Amino acid sequence: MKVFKFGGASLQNVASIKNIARIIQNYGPKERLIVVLSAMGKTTDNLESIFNAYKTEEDYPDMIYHLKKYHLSICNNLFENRYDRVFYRVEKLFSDLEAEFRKGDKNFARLYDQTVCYGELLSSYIFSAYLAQEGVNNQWLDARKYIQTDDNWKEGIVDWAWSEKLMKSDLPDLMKGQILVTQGFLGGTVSEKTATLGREGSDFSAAIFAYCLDAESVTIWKDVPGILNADPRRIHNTCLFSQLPYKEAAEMTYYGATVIHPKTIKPLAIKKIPLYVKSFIHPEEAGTCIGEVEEYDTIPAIIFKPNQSIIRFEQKDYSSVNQSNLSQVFNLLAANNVKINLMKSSAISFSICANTEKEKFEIISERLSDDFYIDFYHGLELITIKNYNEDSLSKFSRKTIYWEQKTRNIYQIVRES
Ligand SMILES: Nc1ncnc2c1ncn2[C@@H]1O[C@H](COP(=O)(O)OP(=O)(O)O)[C@@H](O)[C@H]1O
Ligand SMILES: N[C@@H](CC(=O)OP(=O)(O)O)C(=O)O
Repeated sequence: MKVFKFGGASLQNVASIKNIARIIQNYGPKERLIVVLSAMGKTTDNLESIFNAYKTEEDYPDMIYHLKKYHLSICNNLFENRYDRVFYRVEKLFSDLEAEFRKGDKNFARLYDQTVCYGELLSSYIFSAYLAQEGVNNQWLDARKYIQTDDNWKEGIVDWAWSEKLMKSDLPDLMKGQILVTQGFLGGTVSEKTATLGREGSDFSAAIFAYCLDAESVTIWKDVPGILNADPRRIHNTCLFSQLPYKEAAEMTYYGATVIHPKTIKPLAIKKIPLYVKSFIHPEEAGTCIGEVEEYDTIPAIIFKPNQSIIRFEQKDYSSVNQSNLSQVFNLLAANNVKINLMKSSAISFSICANTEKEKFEIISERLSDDFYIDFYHGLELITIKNYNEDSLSKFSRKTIYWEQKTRNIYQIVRES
């Protein structure tokens, strides 16, 4: 079986939805295919704003009304039959969303997952109904019944063994003679609550389905020709990698290449499942194949990671950096789930570069203030150049550089953004 994944950009309007239906008809098999969908356009951002408005007691019902209007206007243009069941389903999903807010769960992280999930529920219902109208045999599938997670709300941890068992027992039969249309980004807990997998987590969902069902391949359809040596929004004249080994792709996503969610590569690499990254604008082009590849272009790859901070810890009593004071710092960083991207130590100080999370930094700073002087530098970006050369290094020297480090293949700077 195969897995296709389409993200928000490929579902943002009527033309793009019709385009991906054509891609499925022209490039997908008629059965044994799982189509994993994200929410339409910026729906998840909008749902997050609605959630925040609810928390701060602003006019969130009006925001829900606008999101409903957007979805209904897409349906009006997609469906010939004004009485199609899909209109009822969309209305029902929005009333369920409103009901979740009215229930008013005081656990905000859990409520976030029960509400922000509606983007994918809506997009998958609408798309499944549209495919049916176009004569494509398909079945809507609730991903929450198959991707089982714990209740680590907003970033559910997948129970791989259980998910695999559930999928293998039901889905091979269900995929016979039809394709399955399901949601990215969503999992379910034993208590039948929704758990989301972390923002931009739909690529990861595609990898979970592929891993559990021993897929032949996964294809992620994007608005770019494949994996480029830099984000084309940041750098002109980028080059396409026609193929990349899993390790290179995993490193690029780790350093911040947002084209693929960082958790996507590992499950596929374990099962040696190839990952194709292709353009939904030019589906006929080959794109990038990530897999067990020996040869690939070692051109410099430039990766930007915004929203970075440097935190410098200096021991107040001049004692040198050692395993015991480092473990004190690391334990606190781990307890607060701070994501470290770089670290270095000198005689009496230790520094990290991490994603900016000011509230967490305040807690850490307060807890360590007896033993350490702590300095913060915010408003920075991390730039990583893999396989750098002199020409690529010269591009980034104009702004103030706070941190610079070089290994044989990797050059990294942290600078003002
Ligand atoms: N190395 C890279 N190669 C290609 N695209 C990249 C790269 N790094 C960042 N991007 C960005 O990733 C975007 C596609 O990812 P994303 O918008 O998250 O897709 P989707 O919403 O479909 O999952 C591209 O439009 C591009 O700007
Ligand atoms: N809709 C979710 C999950 C996702 O992966 O979306 P996309 O594939 O559009 O990045 C989000 O925006 O976080």
